[in-house]
Amino acid sequence: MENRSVENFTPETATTNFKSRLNSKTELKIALAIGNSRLHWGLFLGPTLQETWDTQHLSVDAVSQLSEDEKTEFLVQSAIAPIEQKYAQKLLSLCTNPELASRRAQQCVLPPLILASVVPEQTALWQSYPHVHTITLDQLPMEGLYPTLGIDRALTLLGVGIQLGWPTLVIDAGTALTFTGADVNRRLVGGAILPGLGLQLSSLGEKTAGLPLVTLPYNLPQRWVADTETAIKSGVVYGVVSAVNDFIQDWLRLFPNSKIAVTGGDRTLLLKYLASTFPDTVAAVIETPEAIFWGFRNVFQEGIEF
Ligand SMILES: Nc1ncnc2c1ncn2[C@@H]1O[C@H](COP(=O)(O)OP(=O)(O)O)[C@@H](O)[C@H]1O
Ligand SMILES: CC(C)(COP(=O)(O)O)[C@@H](O)C(=O)NCCC(=O)O
Ligand SMILES: [K+]
Repeated sequence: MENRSVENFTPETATTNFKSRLNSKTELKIALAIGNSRLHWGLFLGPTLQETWDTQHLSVDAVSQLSEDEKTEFLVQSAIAPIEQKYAQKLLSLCTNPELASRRAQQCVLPPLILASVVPEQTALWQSYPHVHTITLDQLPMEGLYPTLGIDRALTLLGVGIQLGWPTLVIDAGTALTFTGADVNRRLVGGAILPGLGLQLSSLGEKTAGLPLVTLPYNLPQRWVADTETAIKSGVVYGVVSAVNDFIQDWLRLFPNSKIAVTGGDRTLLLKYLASTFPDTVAAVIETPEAIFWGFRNVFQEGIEF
């Protein structure tokens, strides 16, 4: 398996590599993981993850006002503009007929878009992309997945298990904070879901009359405090680190040799808080920002045609 991470990837070599292989365009794939806060993108050239980036959700209202052709044009541009910008390479200019992107897209090889989404409204919008495929749980080589399990959780677990080894526990510090674990037979043992750090703060700010919206502190806050803002930060941060520590310790009692990975938009802050509160626990945790794309890579390697 190709094991090249984005950390040791240099733009120069990647650009050369990318451009020189652009002729075999069928090797290009765009992976899109749709979370509840953001769109997470990964560009694959064959089995190699070249780049990842995040963008906002599309506006359902704005897209629904477009004609079918405009919608296709908009989706194609949304997907490929960041790639063209990064590599200073016009993907669609390789096509013969410079008309509407929707027409061009039918006549040339546009990178297929492979979706893994937990947000049905956003998934629906992307169905107007000319070459789109949605990953489903039944395509993943894992045991014991339950039908309503989030595809993001399953794909990330698969990716980490394959990349780092089984048993595996994944902590996803995203919109929701999830724990998802599997044993050495790639069988889901189970997990848990709680509101993520950002969601805990926003729900307190939005659902109470007296509490302000606050942001996550850069460092561990004081625990016992005499002002409202820091009291919220303290409650959320100490509550989350205690929960995370407790789930990890319990998991390690069940699977002492397990790998433990943390991913998601709040992973760095979570790790920082944990390092200050439970240093022994954090020593066992591996930061894996691209974990979900490791899962995509495995699906691509399983030989499913897109
Ligand atoms: N640029 C950013 N935009 C939005 N959220 C961000 C950003 N950087 C970090 N975050 C944090 O990431 C969290 C969401 O995590 P993410 O993994 O993007 O969620 P999801 O996969 O559910 O869309 C938010 O709670 C927020 O605190
Ligand atoms: C738990 C989730 C909301 C996490 O979503 P995220 O925070 O990554 O946007 C998502 O995986 C989901 O909708 N899951 C379905 C329920 C389950 O996994 O059991
Ligand atoms: K996520």
